[in-house]
Amino acid sequence: MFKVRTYNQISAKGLDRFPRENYEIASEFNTPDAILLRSQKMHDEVVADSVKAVARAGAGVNNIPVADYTHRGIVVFNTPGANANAVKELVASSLFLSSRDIFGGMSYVQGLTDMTDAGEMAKLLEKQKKQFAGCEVAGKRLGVVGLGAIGALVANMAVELGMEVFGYDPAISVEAAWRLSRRVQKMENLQSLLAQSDFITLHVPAIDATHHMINAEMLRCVKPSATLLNFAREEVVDVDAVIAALDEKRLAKYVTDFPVPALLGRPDVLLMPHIGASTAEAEENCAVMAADQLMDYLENGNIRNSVNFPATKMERNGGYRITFCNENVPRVLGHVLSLLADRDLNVIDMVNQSRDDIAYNIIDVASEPSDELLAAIREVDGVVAVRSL
Ligand SMILES: NC(=O)c1ccc[n+]([C@@H]2O[C@H](COP(=O)([O-])OP(=O)(O)OC[C@H]3O[C@@H](n4cnc5c(N)ncnc54)[C@H](O)[C@@H]3O)[C@@H](O)[C@H]2O)c1
Ligand SMILES: O=C(O)CC[C@@H](O)C(=O)O
Repeated sequence: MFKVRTYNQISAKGLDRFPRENYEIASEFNTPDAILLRSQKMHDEVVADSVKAVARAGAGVNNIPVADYTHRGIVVFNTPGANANAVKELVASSLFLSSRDIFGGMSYVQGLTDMTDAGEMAKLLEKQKKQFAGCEVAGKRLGVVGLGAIGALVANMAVELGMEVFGYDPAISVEAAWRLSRRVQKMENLQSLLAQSDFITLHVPAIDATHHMINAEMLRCVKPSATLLNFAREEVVDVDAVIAALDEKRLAKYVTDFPVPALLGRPDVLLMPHIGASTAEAEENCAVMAADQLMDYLENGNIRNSVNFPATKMERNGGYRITFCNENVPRVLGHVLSLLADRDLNVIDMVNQSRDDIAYNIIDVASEPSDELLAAIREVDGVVAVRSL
C-alpha cells in the first residue's frame, strides 16, 4: 500500500486516479511515500525520509526546494502545459480589462442603487460613459517574455486578436518553437521587446536568472503608455521599481496575479489572487497528470515530466525490478552490477540515464532481490536511494 500525502485543494478527478486498494490518500501522514501538492511552500516543511517523489499539480516549482530533494533522491514532477490554456484565457481577459475600463464602468452602474427611473438611468449612463472609454487591442503591440507552454498560447491568441506580437525567449525549446505562429516576431533581447511593446506579458519560471528581470533599468526601456502583465511569479518583477515607474508615469498600468500590499488602492493596477490556473479544467488536468506520473514512478520506477531527474522509462518484461539513483560519477553502476553478479542474479534488461549531478537506473532481474542485496546496493559509494518494485 502506497501512502500519498496531499497539500492544498487537489481536484477529485486526480485523486480518483489512485486505486484505493493500493493507495491511501490523506492530508496527514507522518511517513508518506509521495507528496501531491499545488502552491504549498515546502522550503520550511519537514519531509520524511520515506518520501520518494513530490508531484506539483502545476507548472512552477519555486515553492519546492528542488536541489535539496535531488540530493535526497526525491524525484520532483510537474505538469507541463496542463494549465496553460487557463492562464492564456486570463491574460486575454486582462488585455481587455486593462485597455478598457470595464471594471470601472461596471462598478459605476452597480453603484447607482438610488436610481428608480429607467429613462433617467439610461440618460445618465449615456452622459457618463465617456469616462470609461478605452482602446482596442487589435493593432497594438504585445511583447511576450517566455515562449513555453503559456507564452506560445498567449502569443498565438494575440495574433488572432489582430495584435502585432513580439517574443523573447533565449532558451526556447524546439517543441515550443514549433507551436509558435510564424507571425510572432523574434526579439534578440529583452530591452528591444520592452521598447516596442504596448503590452508586455511575462511567462518565465521564477529561477535565479529571472529574479527581478523586470527591474528599474529594464523599466527605463518601456513606453510610458505601456501595460505590464505579470502572471508568472512575484519574484520576476521588482515591485518597488514598478511602483516608482507608475508614480513617475513611465509605465501606465500593472496587472498581476501576485499582488503585494504596496500595490493596494492604486487606480493604475489590476490585482488578482493567483487565479491564473483556477479553472475546473486546469485543476483537473494538472491533478490527473500529476497522479498518473506519481503512480508510474511508485509502481514501475518510470519518470516522466520530472524537473530534477532524467526522463526514464522501461516496459515491464517480467522479472523483478530494482531502481536506484546515484551521484553522476564513474563506477557506481559497475559496482552495483558486480553486486548482482556476485549473487548470481541475471539482468533481463536495464536503463541508465543521467541529468546534471544525478543518475537514475532501472534494472530488471530474473529472481527476487534479497533485502541483503538491497542493503549492499545502498552502501555503494555514490548511491543515494534504492527501491525494489
Ligand atoms: N498565474 C498562475 O496561476 C500560473 C499558472 C501556471 C504557470 N505560472 C507561471 O508561469 C511560468 C511559465 O509556465 P509555462 O507552463 O509556460 O512554463 P514553460 O516551462 O513551458 O515555459 C517557460 C519558458 O520560459 C523561458 N525562459 C526561461 N528563462 C527565460 C528568460 N530569462 N528569458 C526569457 N524566457 C525565459 C523558457 O525557455 C521556457 O520556454 C511557470 O513557471 C509559473 O511560474 C503561473
Ligand atoms: O495551483 C495553482 O492554483 C497555481 C498553479 C500555478 O501557479 C502554476 O505554477 O502552475
